Amino acid sequence: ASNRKRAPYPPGPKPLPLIGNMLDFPSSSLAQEYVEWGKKYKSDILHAEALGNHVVILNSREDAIALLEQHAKLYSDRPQMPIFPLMGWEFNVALLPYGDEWRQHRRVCQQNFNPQTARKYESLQMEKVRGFLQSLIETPEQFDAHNKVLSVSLTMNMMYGYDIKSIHDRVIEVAEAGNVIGSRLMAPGGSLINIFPILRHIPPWVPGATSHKEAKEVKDLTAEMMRIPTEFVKKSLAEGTATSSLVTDFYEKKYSVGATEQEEDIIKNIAYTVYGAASDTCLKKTISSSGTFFCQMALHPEIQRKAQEELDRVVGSKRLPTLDDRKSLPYLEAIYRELLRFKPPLPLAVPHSLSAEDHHYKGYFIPKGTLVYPNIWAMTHDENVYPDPFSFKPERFFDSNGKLNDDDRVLAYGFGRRICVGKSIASSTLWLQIASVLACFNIEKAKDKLGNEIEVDTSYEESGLLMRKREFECSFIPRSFAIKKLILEAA
Ligand code: HEM
Repeated sequence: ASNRKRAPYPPGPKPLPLIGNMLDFPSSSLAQEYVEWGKKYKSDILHAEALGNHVVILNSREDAIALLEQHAKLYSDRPQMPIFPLMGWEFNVALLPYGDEWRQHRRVCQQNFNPQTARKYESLQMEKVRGFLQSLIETPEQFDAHNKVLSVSLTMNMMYGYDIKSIHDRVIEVAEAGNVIGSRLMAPGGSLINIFPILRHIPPWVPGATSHKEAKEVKDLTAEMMRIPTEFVKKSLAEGTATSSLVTDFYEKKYSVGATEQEEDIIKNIAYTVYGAASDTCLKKTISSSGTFFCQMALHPEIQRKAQEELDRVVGSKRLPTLDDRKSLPYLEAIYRELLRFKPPLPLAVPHSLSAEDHHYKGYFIPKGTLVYPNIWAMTHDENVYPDPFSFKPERFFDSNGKLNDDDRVLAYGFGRRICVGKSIASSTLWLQIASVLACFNIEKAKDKLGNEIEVDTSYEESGLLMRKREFECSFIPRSFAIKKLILEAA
């Protein structure tokens, strides 16, 4: 050991002996609380620890890029939580440790979800979005359920060629049940063994220690959730009714030219990751963003009018918008960017972890094994970059010449080698949904029996790392009889 004094950890609350900062960690509004820490400790990079486990929070975009991208080799691991294998979630791509297994999975994801190949899903996206519009005409008050069906059916179709028509499909029910327990186990306080792996050796007075039974329940539900669509694919291939999807295309290849068991496992793991076995993975982020969209539109008729003017001018009223129209609709693009700025569905992304060695940065010491959370919410609410950050304003993405500015990096998708691998699909799905809804409907505040407007509930619920828009009421009024006819004919 050297006598030289070690560099200090980044600033943060002073740890107590033994338990460290265990009592300092916030239990709700985490991203906002860490902004307060930043003010209190006068630093954009923050540190806390408990029982030998270190956490670093990065409130600034520069630090996140410096560590997670410029030093990606060091900061691309994920914390391995003992609860994952207990729940059967150890093969979730988002949670795999940095290494060959993750690399193989990520490569297959990239081959299937890059911007070019993602285009093959376009006709499916169009079909499902049109189905959604039709449901909005039939039962507009159930828009939340329709929104869920849109996301789940699109995903299940892309992955398995499995068509879901109703929210009561067994696959949805099984996944929901698993996710409800799973996200409780993953949430801080739900099961402390997530945050502090060391606690698995600690007796049952620790809250986490009692969750083994629940974890087993999640594991059974996860297995069931993978079994139903995989059997469906095999059956539909045997009967000759299969449609193209990640899994069916793979089995067709396997039956014609062969494939290894390892390749088969990779495909199965990806399909289940995308479908969202881990509550925070894919689906719910898109659902959360469209929830934000409906809410903000009900609050801002003037934004709707501007978007509709653009749509009417560029697309006209004789057809529905397609992804080819996207580049000609800058105001809609600005709405898309603003949605993900205003409410990034994963405000703290998914934690990266510093795997290989200790690291020094800006004179601070970051020990090996540290969990690193980029605080996306802090970055997208930095008033030096986004003045008046708490207002929903698509206009902020235009320069003084009225052109869309070059701030096109959507921070909500995270950083570095672990950046969201589904971002092209997420982006096109969300864009198509908001463009289509605005082309066809005015979104208004709902009215009570006496005709008084009902205030929009703008609140969110935190579920693990994910922010979900709470259900609220609003009305969808078709913009014209002709549009209503167009939707009913197109669907
Ligand atoms: C609005 C929608 C979405 C948002 C905001 C979002 C955001 C994110 C974020 C923040 C991460 C973690 C990045 C990091 O570690 O720095 C992530 C990871 C991931 N996302 Fe998304 N995502 C969305 C939709 C999707 C969709 C639709 C898919 C699948 C088609 C998907 C697949 C994944 C996967 C597989 C990972 C794990 C990547 C890895 O660990 O290597 N996401 N996403």
